[in-house]
Amino acid sequence: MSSYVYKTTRRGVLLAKTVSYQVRLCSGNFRHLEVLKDENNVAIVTMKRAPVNSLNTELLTEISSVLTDLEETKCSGMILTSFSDKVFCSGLDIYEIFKSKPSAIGTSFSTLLEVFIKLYGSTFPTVAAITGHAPAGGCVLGLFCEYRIMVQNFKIGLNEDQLGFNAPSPIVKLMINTIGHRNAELALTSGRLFTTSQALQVGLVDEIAKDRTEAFEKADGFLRRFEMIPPLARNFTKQSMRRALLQDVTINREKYTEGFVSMISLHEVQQSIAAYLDNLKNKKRNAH
Ligand SMILES: CCCCC/C=C\C/C=C\C/C=C/C(=O)SCCNC(=O)CCNC(=O)[C@H](O)C(C)(C)COP(=O)(O)OP(=O)(O)OC[C@H]1O[C@@H](n2cnc3c(N)ncnc32)[C@H](O)[C@@H]1OP(=O)(O)O
Repeated sequence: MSSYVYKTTRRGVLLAKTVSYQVRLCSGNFRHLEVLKDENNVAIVTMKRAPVNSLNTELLTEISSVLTDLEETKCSGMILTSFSDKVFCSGLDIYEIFKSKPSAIGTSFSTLLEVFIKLYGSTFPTVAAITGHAPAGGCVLGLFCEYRIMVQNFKIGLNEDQLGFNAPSPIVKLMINTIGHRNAELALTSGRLFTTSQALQVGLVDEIAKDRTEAFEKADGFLRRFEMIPPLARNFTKQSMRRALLQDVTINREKYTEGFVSMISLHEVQQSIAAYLDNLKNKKRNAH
């Protein structure tokens, strides 16, 4: 695993192997995250739950806790990324929703909603530097951010239907808001995963990068667009655009969680997940 760390400077982002002037966020001791801040108070949050950053409750809780920190310390922007040059995030940890107790499935999903509320509703600008595949919950994490830059030749999308269950309605709305009704319906009903260039074409991502370094340069470029915009005005506009969905999820969090748990606990859905996992294992076996 690479031990690269990232330095952001006023002029751009540099990939470096040194931590000389970086400030590590001290308020949290994280197992699955690295959080660095530069002198401009921009945070780089790197998910590092090997091998594929699957979102278990622990990782989700850490993301949620970092977001609280970033609000409290009035961070001026955030780049969300992955330690891996192959996978940004593989979605919810399938093993937490397969053959698990309803309470465990509920906790995992409810924590994802908490992350949604904090990340989608953050007062600071957010950008995802998607350095690898981003299926299902991985795509969802990217969608919670304001802007997505994706490294070429990977796949992204909401493939939940392939696992035998549907994406919950707030996520359908988010997808519609991002790529339009027609594209969203076609993509969601077939559980489509887009290549990076297809994702750019439909607007699921905003820019393509040739590699991680370029993804960071572009992420930094996005954040610098706001240097001359009064943060208060920017945030009012952001909140007004996002209010309806935020209120819906905040008010109905329990209802959405119960719906997700009931759906995932269905025998047919558990069977589909089992078949999907077999498929994933066979794909790996055949690749060797
Ligand atoms: C607005 C409010 C919104 C509220 C709701 C929001 C969202 C909810 C919406 C839906 C719920 C979300 C559901 C999900 O996310 S379910 C997860 C779906 N994920 C996938 O389908 C991805 C499956 N994985 C892959 O396709 C591939 O693994 C990969 C990510 C492309 C990587 O491929 P690669 O070849 O690099 O690795 P391997 O396939 O060999 O995998 C390595 C290792 O990791 C295990 N693994 C992979 N993915 C997961 C996962 N999601 N959870 C747990 N474990 C995973 C895999 O089994 C291998 O393990 P092994 O032990 O065999 O080494």
